[in-house]
Amino acid sequence: MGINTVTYNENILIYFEKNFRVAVCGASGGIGQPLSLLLKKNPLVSELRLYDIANIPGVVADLAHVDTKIRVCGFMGPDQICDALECVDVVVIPAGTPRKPGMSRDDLFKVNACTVKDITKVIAAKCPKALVAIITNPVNTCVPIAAEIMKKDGVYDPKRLFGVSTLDIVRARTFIGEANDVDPKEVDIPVIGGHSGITIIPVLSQSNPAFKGDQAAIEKMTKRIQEAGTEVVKAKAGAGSATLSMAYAAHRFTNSLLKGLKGEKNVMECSYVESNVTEASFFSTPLVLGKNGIDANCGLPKLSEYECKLLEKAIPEIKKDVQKGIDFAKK
Ligand SMILES: NC(=O)C1=CN([C@@H]2O[C@H](COP(=O)(O)OP(=O)(O)OC[C@H]3O[C@@H](n4cnc5c(N)ncnc54)[C@H](O)[C@@H]3O)[C@@H](O)[C@H]2O)C=CC1
Ligand SMILES: O=C([O-])CC(=O)C(=O)O
Repeated sequence: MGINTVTYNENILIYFEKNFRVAVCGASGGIGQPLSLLLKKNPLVSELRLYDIANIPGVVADLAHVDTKIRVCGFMGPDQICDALECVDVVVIPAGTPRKPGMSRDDLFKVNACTVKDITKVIAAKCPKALVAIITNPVNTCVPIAAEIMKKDGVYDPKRLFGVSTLDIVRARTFIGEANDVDPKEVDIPVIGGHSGITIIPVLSQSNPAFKGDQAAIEKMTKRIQEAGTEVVKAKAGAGSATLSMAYAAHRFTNSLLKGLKGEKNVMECSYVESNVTEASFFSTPLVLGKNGIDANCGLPKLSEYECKLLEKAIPEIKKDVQKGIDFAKK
């Protein structure tokens, strides 16, 4: 696990810094494949373990031809998941069913809750110290499920479990960049709360550079960011939800986890984690990432009056979503 190996070569002390083993659970899917491709190019990754219940040999044969020295190993089906997760440093989970038009993220609960529960049980047994990033929807509920499962097995560390809400940040940067005619890469904005509808709170008042727009423009932009997932679901017309932008966002988040593990300073991301910042016991705020996952929770950014109202509406929703996960895991 990211340990520095020290060897002696004549009189010269050479430090070999070992990089990290990353597992993708759901690697054959719409998100899993492009995410795995991005990870195959990431210099902080030494070994990529691809796990899915289907189609792994083809994905592995294909990806293994990409000319980087990262080792790619495939694992398929419940008989191989233990080997896939043995001693990995980071587990990214895009396993599960995506939405179709007309569905809410919560409608995925019935199918995806069991998937997250089953994978988490193996994480608890095989890599309890790994950083775990959950993409599977409904994120607001799946993360508390994973927490409860790990608690049951006595290995839960709230600093190491994350719900991936990075796509909300990526979208906010893009839409603000378009609206204000600036490069999205220059836009820094926190998006807090959860990852569904009104629980997504883009903190436009803290955008840097400042978001240029009156109250009507602020409300329109807020709604666009909150509904961006549904925009993609509708456009895909039954063929799933965001995959390419999500893979990009998941790679950004995973890369930040790896940079933190490597000891880089000032690595910051918003993520949906266990939290005492609000009344909701899971909540996304800006976090500092480090060698053990979360180094510090930066808490709520300064909020405008409008954003305070958004927060007031979001908290009961998130609490309900969290409770649903806890109840499911306790059954
Ligand atoms: N957090 C976020 O911002 C976002 C989350 N999502 C969510 O990500 C999930 C995956 O989406 P897509 O990749 O588009 O779906 P997909 O259907 O294309 O791929 C899902 C993959 O998971 C695999 N899978 C199913 N059950 C499994 C299990 N028990 N173990 C391992 N693999 C399993 C499937 O075989 C499939 O290859 C969905 O729940 C979707 O709602 C999607 C976009 C954004
Ligand atoms: O909308 C969905 O179902 C997928 C998702 O979470 C997103 O794109 O933000």
